[in-house]
Amino acid sequence: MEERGSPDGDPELNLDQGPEGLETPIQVVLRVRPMSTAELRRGEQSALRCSGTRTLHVRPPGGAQDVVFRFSAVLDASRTQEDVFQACGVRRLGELALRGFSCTVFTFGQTGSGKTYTLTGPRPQGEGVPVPPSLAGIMQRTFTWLLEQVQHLGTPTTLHASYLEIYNEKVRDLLSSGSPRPLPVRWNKTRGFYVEQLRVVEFGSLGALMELLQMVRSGSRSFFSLGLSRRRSSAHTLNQTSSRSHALLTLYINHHTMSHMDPRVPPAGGKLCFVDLAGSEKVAATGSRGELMLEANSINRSLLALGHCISLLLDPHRKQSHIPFRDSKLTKLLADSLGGRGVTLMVACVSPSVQCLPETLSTLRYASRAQRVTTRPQPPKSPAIKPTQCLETEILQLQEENRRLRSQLVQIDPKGMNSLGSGL
Ligand SMILES: Nc1ncnc2c1ncn2[C@@H]1O[C@H](COP(=O)(O)OP(=O)(O)OP(=O)(O)O)[C@@H](O)[C@H]1O
Repeated sequence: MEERGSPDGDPELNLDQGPEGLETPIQVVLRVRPMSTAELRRGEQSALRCSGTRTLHVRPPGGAQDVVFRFSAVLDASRTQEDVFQACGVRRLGELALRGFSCTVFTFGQTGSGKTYTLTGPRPQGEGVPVPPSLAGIMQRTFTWLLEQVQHLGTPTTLHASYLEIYNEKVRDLLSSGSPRPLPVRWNKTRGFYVEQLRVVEFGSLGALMELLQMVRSGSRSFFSLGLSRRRSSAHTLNQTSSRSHALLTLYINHHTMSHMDPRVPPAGGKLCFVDLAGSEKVAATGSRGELMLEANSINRSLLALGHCISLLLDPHRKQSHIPFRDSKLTKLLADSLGGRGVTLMVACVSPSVQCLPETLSTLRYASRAQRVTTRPQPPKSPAIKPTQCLETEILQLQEENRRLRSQLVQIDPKGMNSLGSGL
């Protein structure tokens, strides 16, 4: 039986064509992780076989005919993190973000299928234990690549970042100075859906971002390692460190051209958003109870809402306004990536084990549908930004400056800080 996959053609062409204004399908890359130690110990067999660079054969138990899926790229368990980075064409997304497009990379799959590993690499084995650079995920590799590009651009460029999670249908700022509190998701005509009061960290220089990357890699408590460690995770039967939230890390790229004279108005620029979705899970299989079960239900509900939007987006007569993006925070924040003006890459992750076959088939069908969804990528038309957004950005920049100055003050005179009060 042949399942519908991506149309035949040269995958390089698909990943590298320019997208302006054209109907551009969501690119889907499939990654099969190696068998885990537990799966091997239980003697589980593989149900998957990759053939060529784009085809996956699924062998149902009982000798039934293979089910075949095709994607932009299919990566078997032997492929390294660098192979995955190359095959995903993320550099292309980075180039588009540098040109002002809004780009999204999201990982999708069952719990324990390797989404976080693919995006951010394995978790450090302990406090201060560095993760080898060869295991760095797509996110760190993109940062490094982006920094190199920015260095060679003729135009002064600034980079900002925000990092949030959606936990039990609440948006929490993972970079906030105090303990994260729920933030509202708003909508307006200019920005579409956005999170109000989300902290945006500015990287004043290339060196600062580089330093930050080094800190992330070495496991020091930089903003991002703080963000990573704050993200909700728990142990269940299928994953010892299961993410219990959807996490969205967004890089904002701004070029300062001569024509952009008003320093109060941030120049319009591109975005590159990395989304690590929490895994779908069968509560019976993960043995989740109590809080874990509530989390699982919330994760499954939002993934269902995402799947529903994807199905409706496949209708050629659809109207954007009729897609129920408002059904969940996740679909609100992914609305532009799925049906709007963004350029989107989905990395679907699966376990090879025959025991996971029902979930794997569901991921593969979900991913097959997703690659038939198209967007119409458009770079921002004008740098015009509403005054409220200017003020919001300025407040965030001042908060960031205040925080930096305070931490410098603490280093110079730890006691003197008491006289300053709690401030921001
Ligand atoms: N390609 C891979 N090579 C080696 N180990 C891997 C690979 N992919 C995943 N793993 C390991 O499998 C386990 C589960 O991976 P990970 O936590 O990334 O799954 P996940 O899909 O993010 O799960 P959840 O949705 O529960 O958060 C981890 O121990 C991870 O290190």
